[in-house]
Amino acid sequence: MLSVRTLFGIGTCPLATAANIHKTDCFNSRPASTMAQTIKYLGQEEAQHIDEELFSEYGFSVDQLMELAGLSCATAITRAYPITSLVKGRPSLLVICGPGNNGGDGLVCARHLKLFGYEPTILYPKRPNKPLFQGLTTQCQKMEIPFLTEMPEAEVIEEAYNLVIDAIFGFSFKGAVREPFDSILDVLKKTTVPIASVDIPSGWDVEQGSADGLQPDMLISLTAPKKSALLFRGRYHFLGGRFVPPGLERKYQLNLPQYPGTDCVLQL
Ligand SMILES: NC(=O)C1=CN([C@@H]2O[C@H](COP(=O)(O)OP(=O)(O)OC[C@H]3O[C@@H](n4cnc5c(N)ncnc54)[C@H](OP(=O)(O)O)[C@@H]3O)[C@@H](O)[C@H]2O)[C@@H](O)CC1
Ligand SMILES: [K+]
Repeated sequence: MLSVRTLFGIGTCPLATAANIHKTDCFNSRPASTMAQTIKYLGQEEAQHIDEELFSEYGFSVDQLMELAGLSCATAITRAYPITSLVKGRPSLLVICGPGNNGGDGLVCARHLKLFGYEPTILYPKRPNKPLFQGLTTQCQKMEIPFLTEMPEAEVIEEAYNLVIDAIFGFSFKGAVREPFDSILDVLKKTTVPIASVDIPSGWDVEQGSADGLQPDMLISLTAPKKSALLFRGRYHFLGGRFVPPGLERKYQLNLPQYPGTDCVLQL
């Protein structure tokens, strides 16, 4: 039998209205509001505690979770922006990576997107001097993903890319944005190319958001959405990072929705 999902692509679901947490979820044929009300939206400290516990109590390594997080992001992007839907002649994407683990997720995401048939280009202006990030950078170079040396102008981005992936800051972002990311975010605010933000729209306060900040078209929340995700007004909100052990989910009362089958992402 044809499902609603087969009949209607993500962007054309007749049941979907304004993109907010009250919209109807086309995939699970139940109101997303039922689901979204039960999911916990995390504060900044809580997100950091969960992160620490995953490593200290639950025995995960950073690169393990980063790989799953980045794969979730790449998978969610293929759902929202399939190659056949892209308007430019080539499936070009710009992935902007920041100095922390959010940037690492971006590098992993770029590598998987290349394997999925997209043509990512990376901007990685502030690279930590750590083996993890050096390894991820080498992997992307060996995947023949080009790296830019500077941020293009807004008009160049509009001409060259179908989508910008914002992997600049995640849940450890605080305070006023420092250079070079301040100028980069200014350019992103000017461009009309859709933006997909990894975990948090960069520059947003993790809990309060930002009224005059980026307005991404897509948000991929990792592990669980952060409080600022309640202010997200783009078209696609996905959950990824399907790695939370039951004890941790119970302790923080995350009330995560069931991922369908073997999927690593879920549209909220
Ligand atoms: N458990 C999970 O869910 C998993 C989470 N994962 C991912 O990790 C992300 C969190 O990563 P994170 O903790 O490394 O921090 P993140 O937000 O990337 O940035 C920190 C960097 O930004 C900088 N910086 C901060 N404020 C700034 C400012 N105002 N202006 C300029 N710079 C500023 C700060 O610089 P510093 O303060 O050190 O100078 C530091 O270098 C999370 O969101 C998710 O994407 C997955 O990988 C795995 C599983
Ligand atoms: K981000």
